[in-house]
Amino acid sequence: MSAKIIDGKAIAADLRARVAGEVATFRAAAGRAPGLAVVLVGEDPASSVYVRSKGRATREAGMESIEHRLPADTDTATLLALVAQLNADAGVDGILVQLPLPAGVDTQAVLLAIDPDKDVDGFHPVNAGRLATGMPGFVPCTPLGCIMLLKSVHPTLSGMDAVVVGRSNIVGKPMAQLLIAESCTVTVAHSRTRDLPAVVRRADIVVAAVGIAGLVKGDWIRPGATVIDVGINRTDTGLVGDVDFAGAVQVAGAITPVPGGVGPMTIACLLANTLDSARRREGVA
Ligand SMILES: Nc1nc2c(c(=O)[nH]1)N[C@@H](CN(C=O)c1ccc(C(=O)N[C@@H](CCC(=O)O)C(=O)O)cc1)CN2
Repeated sequence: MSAKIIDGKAIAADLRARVAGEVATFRAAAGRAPGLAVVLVGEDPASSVYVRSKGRATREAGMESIEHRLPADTDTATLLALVAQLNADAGVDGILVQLPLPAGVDTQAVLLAIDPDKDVDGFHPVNAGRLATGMPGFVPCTPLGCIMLLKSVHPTLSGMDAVVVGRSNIVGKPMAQLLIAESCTVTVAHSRTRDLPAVVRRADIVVAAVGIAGLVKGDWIRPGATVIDVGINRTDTGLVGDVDFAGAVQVAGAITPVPGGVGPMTIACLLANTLDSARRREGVA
């Protein structure tokens, strides 16, 4: 039997269309467009593509896109000064610094400098704390997109066993928090986990976010489980996820492809977070 393929491209397109409609309502009420500032340091090819896509998607949704492209040798102090300027700019509702930053930049200092109420990436510790304690705040876009994909298959996730493979601040940890908030029983597995295949085999929901191409094999998947593949690994054979798709698709109940699964949701959720920010800042419902 072959799994249902979760079409992230189509679900992201629906979300983007919904956001565009709500942006039109916001503009009529507030008399301005929501503004998203994106900062790119250096010329990493993948980051340049993502930043270009974010700019295009922002404009297509009727929002203002403000792009700052800085050379790879930009120092931390210069970036902190730019973030301070964006924090103070009333027309900027969302600030995003594209990661990874070049090795010489203090990434943590830069992320900490972003006003938590403009932190549409949800990477600031204040927003991580808000998520962990169930307070309203910004949720990182990739895990937020994963939850939407999961809910397209299971409208309620309550009581399900979920295994998140990966414990990064950007995906693994917030993903676990979101699944806990949905009343799942959550295990976070990582490089030191003993008998990873056996741990994954327990799961109704597997979220693979570990950055190792094809790590999660088909025979690790419990028959009928839902598999969300966050990995984007460039290999000689093209773009592949953290899950061995050919093996897993035979066993899973539903699975996201790479490309066309989680990736498109990241940008769609960024637009949704930016609109939320603009509404909160203007006090518009
Ligand atoms: N500040 C941030 N930096 C990074 C984030 C982030 O959320 N905030 N996430 C990733 C990169 N990323 C967005 O920035 C991103 C990655 C992938 C996709 C996507 O649509 N992928 C496509 C494939 C595209 C390709 O060919 O490369 C897909 O999976 O279908 C969008 C955004 C790291 N940095």
